[in-house]
Amino acid sequence: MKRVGFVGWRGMVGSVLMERMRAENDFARLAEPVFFTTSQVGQPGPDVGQGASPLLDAESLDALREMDAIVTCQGGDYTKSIHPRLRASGWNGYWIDAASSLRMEPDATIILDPVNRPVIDAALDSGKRDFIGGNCTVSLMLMAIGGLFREGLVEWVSAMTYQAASGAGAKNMRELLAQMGALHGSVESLLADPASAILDIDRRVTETLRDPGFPTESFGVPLAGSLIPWIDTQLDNGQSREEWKGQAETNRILGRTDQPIPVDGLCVRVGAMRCHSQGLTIKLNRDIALSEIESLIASANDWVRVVPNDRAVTMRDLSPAAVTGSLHVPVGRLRTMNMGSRYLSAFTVGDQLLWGAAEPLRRMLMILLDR
Ligand SMILES: NC(=O)C1=CN([C@@H]2O[C@H](COP(=O)(O)OP(=O)(O)OC[C@H]3O[C@@H](n4cnc5c(N)ncnc54)[C@H](OP(=O)(O)O)[C@@H]3O)[C@@H](O)[C@H]2O)C=CC1
Ligand SMILES: N[C@@H](CC(=O)OP(=O)(O)O)C(=O)O
Repeated sequence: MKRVGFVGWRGMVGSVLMERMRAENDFARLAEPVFFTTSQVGQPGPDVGQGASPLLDAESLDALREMDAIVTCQGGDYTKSIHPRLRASGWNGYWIDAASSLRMEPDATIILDPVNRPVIDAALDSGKRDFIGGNCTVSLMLMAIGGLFREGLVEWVSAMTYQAASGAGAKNMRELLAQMGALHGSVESLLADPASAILDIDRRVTETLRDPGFPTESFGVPLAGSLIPWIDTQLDNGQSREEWKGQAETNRILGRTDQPIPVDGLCVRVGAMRCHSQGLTIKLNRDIALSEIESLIASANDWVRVVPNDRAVTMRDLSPAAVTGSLHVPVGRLRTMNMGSRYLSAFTVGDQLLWGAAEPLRRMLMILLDR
């Protein structure tokens, strides 16, 4: 593999990808990294150790066709517009993509190599060329409890999610902070007065949340001081598309074509910045000691961390504030539930821009370079 093209590298997911590739010195392994843009053609690209070259046109099929592999974080519309035409023109390179558009296509493989390396290797051996990052919530759930799936212990999973603003995009992260600022601003003088009444503060916050001037252009409704129990589009069966991805992508990642493991739940947006959290109810298909469950989970990959079910440790280690910016995926609150000995509860937190978006892409590129 000589030329690797990068599209969408300056967006939010793309910037995290660049950061990770720089941190791991990945660019030193690339003979010729080539940077594309949809809006800044000819401007200097990033210097990743070989000087800055002018950015190429990401809409130019001729320029893209020169690449042995293309890594894109540009988004689903770009993928839908470019990928079919590029393939139709006979391009046979590797397409590595963060967007969801191609995930369910017959020729595509969803990549999460600490969980499904055998599926990825089989796809490569059979000549597959499209490798797509999974949905952030699904990838983080599998990084957390992949050991239980690997052991064939899971009958079904219900995931109740607490998803960060970053999943909706950079503008939404800004809007969350603007909302927080507006709420604080509305009661600043009352907060400064220790004698002020908490119900006066609460009343003013509620008025601000409901004020037509409250910044809600991106989310459509308040998120700060509130939550949004719907993520992505509405499906006819009552699920949100984010909820639908739970079962569809989990089974696809695991390479299960028949007898899918049921995965369902409610996906909720909360006021976290870039960590998705999930409360899981896991129905096990046999009785197994909690200590064995913990060791299966902990030994499944290098990033998962079992957090003891202890109040102080949980509060310290199992939150978006503790996990943000880290590749570690802690999972805790592990205990047998009142419903019966085969019902396991778990809570997990993960940075959705790392394992949820950028990390599987760079690792796929390294897998290709290693072959
Ligand atoms: N957000 C997430 O959590 C996840 C996103 N994804 C996928 O990744 C795609 C990209 O998401 P995301 O990174 O959030 O999108 P962004 O909106 O941050 O970036 C997308 C593109 O917008 C262009 N752009 C225009 N103005 C700016 C600016 N001021 N700063 C940076 N870029 C700018 C860039 O393209 P150009 O240089 O060509 O102008 C950039 O590549 C999504 O559509 C989705 O398919 C996948 C998993 C998770
Ligand atoms: N939908 C996710 C983010 C995302 O981009 O997901 P997907 O890659 O499946 O479209 C969220 O809002 O948190």
